[in-house]
Amino acid sequence: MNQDARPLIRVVAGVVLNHDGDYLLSSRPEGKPYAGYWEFAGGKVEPLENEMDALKREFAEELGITIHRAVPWLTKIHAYEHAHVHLRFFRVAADDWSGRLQAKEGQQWSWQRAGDFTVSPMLPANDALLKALAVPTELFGRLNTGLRGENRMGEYRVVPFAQAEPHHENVWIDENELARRGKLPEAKSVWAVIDEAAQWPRVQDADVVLWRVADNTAAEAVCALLTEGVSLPLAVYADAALMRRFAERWRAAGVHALVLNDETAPV
Ligand SMILES: Nc1nc2c([nH]c(=O)n2[C@@H]2O[C@H](COP(=O)(O)OP(=O)(O)OP(=O)(O)O)[C@@H](O)[C@H]2O)c(=O)[nH]1
Repeated sequence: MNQDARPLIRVVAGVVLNHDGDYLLSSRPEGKPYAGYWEFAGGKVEPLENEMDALKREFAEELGITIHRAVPWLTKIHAYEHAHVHLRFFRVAADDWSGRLQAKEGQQWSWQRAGDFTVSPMLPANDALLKALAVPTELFGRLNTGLRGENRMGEYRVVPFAQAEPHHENVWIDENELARRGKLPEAKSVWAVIDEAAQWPRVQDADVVLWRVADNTAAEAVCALLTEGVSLPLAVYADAALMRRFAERWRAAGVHALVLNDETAPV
């Protein structure tokens, strides 16, 4: 529980991609708390400013580039010694920014491969985020036999925990089963599967939450949860018809991954 009584400072940061699928990180300039630590560029939202304008301003000021479009991603509250911050991260696709990168505040910047970051130290609040970036944004398959996707390190599979073998890194487990076990299974990453919003608070320790969406009502509930802001990556599992209807709205609201249930697809 968050017991810090200090007022929350609103911060925005951008997770910017290039056409190779790498992420832009920059170091904090001299004179700021945690100088030399690596972060996603961004900064405090000014009074009366909206988050998107703050993001655009910070990128222009710090790195000299123009952000044209950004979609919300994760939010996080973190209590530092120097401040109690509410962070909102946005994802910026390779085609959604332009300009030549310049270190305008004497900082360093680097393109990094998710899952294989070579710069350090990172800001302490960002650990879970960096892990989330290695989770692909598009997967397909069937829950019962396993899901497949790809990240910069190669193939990425998620298998049912009940069938997992030691070499399987990513497993999924139903929230009801998780409640019975009382603890997360041991795996590099654990996907908790839910069917409704009421289960969301119970899966906050998972690495990824996968919402099994069966109808329009559940699809709308996903939009509502994303609009509130989520602090861990939310993936949606749906068939082709629901994907066609809702994919754009889920993406715009900040879904991490779309997982196509291809059970009904022709073989
Ligand atoms: N920009 C950025 N800030 C982050 C990240 N993660 C994280 O915990 N923070 C925290 O969010 C706060 C951002 O404030 P800042 O000092 O960068 O803000 P700013 O550029 O507006 O600075 P200023 O006060 O000198 O104008 C800091 O407390 C920083 O530690 C991140 O990935 N990017």
